[in-house]
Formats: sequence, structure tokens, C-alpha cells
Amino acid sequence: MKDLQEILAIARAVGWGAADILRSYYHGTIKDSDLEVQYKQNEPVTVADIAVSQYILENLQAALGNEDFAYISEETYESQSKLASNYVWIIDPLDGTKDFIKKTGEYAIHIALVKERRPVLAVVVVPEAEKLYYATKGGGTFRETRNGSIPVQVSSGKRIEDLTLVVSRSHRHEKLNYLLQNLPCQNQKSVGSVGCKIATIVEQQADIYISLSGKSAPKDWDIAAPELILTEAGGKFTYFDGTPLQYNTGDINQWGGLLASSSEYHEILCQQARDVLAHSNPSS
Ligand SMILES: Nc1ncnc2c1ncn2[C@@H]1O[C@H](COP(=O)(O)O)[C@@H](OP(=O)(O)O)[C@H]1O
Ligand SMILES: [Mg+2]
Repeated sequence: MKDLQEILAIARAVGWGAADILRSYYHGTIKDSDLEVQYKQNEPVTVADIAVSQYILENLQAALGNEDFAYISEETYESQSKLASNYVWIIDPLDGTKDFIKKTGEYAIHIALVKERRPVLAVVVVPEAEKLYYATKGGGTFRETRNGSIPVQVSSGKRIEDLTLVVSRSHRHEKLNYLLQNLPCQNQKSVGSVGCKIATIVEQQADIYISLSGKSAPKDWDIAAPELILTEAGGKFTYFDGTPLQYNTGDINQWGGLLASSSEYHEILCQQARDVLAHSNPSS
């Protein structure tokens, strides 16, 4: 098997190629740029999601094969069973499809390599910012642009009341709203896509992201790559009880509460989230 740095170079090249395809649909420069929006379990899917999924899978498989790796992409995922392979690629070809359709510019590509339930390599591309973030376990996080790569690190040194939360535009429900209203940090910024939310934290324009499942939950492909980008930049990303996230467990959903932060107040915020939920009206 190739070493992690060689695999990373392949994943970065595939990430930039995928960004070109998404931008051609987004800006209508591709022939037949009609998005043909359809709905799958209440979530929109467009021809851009499908074209990019195919591009990423074909290119990773051509370079890396199927012997050492299994592949999960949002658009091709079917089975509920855990994949037996030691190394699993977990791919979201277009995270933030709703924002892509609404043209907010806040959409991303997520490519993660998971080893035994934990991410070891991640690429998150934000095509409209022309930025690609990459990380390997223990190797730090880097932001790559046309001008090259530089390491990125999350900020610290603020008071807890001054922290800013990045929140979803589309996935809101009563219990999440109640939780957000009862935390000490009341500055909020709406950003589409989990990858873009984590990029906002890594770029030091926000400090916290909270996901709380309702009737539905985010999936492994929404979280795995952004998690490693944040944690390798010095942040933390855990369940509300402080335990690490797990991927390829047999249930693709990330149920419950997830908290991502620029680290300093992570444990306090997890405790507060647990306390607020313990006091919330159970019927809400
Ligand atoms: N509670 C939830 N239930 C289902 N999916 C969720 C979710 N919260 C976030 N997601 C997924 O996370 C991505 C970003 O959502 P948001 O912009 O609202 O934060 C979306 O992925 P896709 O666009 O790949 O479907 C969305 O489907
Ligand atoms: Mg997604």
C-alpha cells in the first residue's frame, strides 16, 4: 500500500478536480448545467452531486484500487452493514446541496480516509473560496490555494460569552433552538455545509459548531473529513459526553449531540449542552 503522504497527494488532486466540476455546474459554464433537482429522504440531490461522486470514486479507485480500500459515497451508499475493510474512504461529493441550489456559495467537498472507525486523512474543499484544507492524523492541518500551502491553527484567548456559533440554515428543530438559546455564547452566524462551518472555525471567524439530531441525523460523510481538519488544527470535535466520534460502525447516522470547538472551552460547553438538554421539556 502507498504511504499516507502519497495517498494525500492523490486525494488533494482529486479534490481540486472535483471542485472544477462543481464550479462548472454552479456557474453554469458546463453544457447542460440544469441541476435537475430530485429528493432522496427529503434531501435534495442534483446531477452535480452524481457527476462529482462518480468522478471522485473513479479517480480514487484508479489510483488506489479496491484491494486495500473500501469506498462509501453519499450518492452510492446503500447497505447498512459495516464494511470489513481496514481502510474506508468516506466521501460527500457535495455537502450543502441546499446552499448550492440557493447559490449562497457555501458548499464543500469532503473526502476522508477512515482506519478502524477513526479518520486518518481528510480533504475538505470550498470551491467558491478556491481553498482546499487537508490533514493527516498527527501531521497538522493545511490550507492550500493557488499560492501554495500553509499550516492553519484555531484561535483562542476569548471570553466564553464572546465566542461565535456557526449554525445550520436548513437543519433546525425546536430542541436544537432551545439548546442554542440557552448557551452562554449568543453570537451566531448561519453557514451552509458542515465543511464550510468547520472552515469558518479554522479561519478563526467562528468558534463552535453544534449538531443535534432530530428526526434525522447527519451522516458519516458529513462529519468525518471536517472532524480531522478541525482537530488537526488544534480544535476538538466530540459527542456531548466528550467521547470521540466513530465512523463505519454499521449505522451511517451520527445520532445525538456533536460539539466542535476551537478547544479552549470544549469540556465546559459539552457539560452545558448536557445540562441544558437535561432541563429541556422532554416533549419538545
Ligand atoms: N439533522 C440532520 N439531519 C440530516 N442531515 C443533516 C442534519 N444536519 C446536517 N445534515 C447534513 O449536513 C450537511 C450540511 O447541512 P447544513 O448546511 O444544514 O448544516 C447536509 O449534507 P448534504 O448537503 O450533503 O445533504 C445535511 O444533509
Ligand atoms: Mg453532506
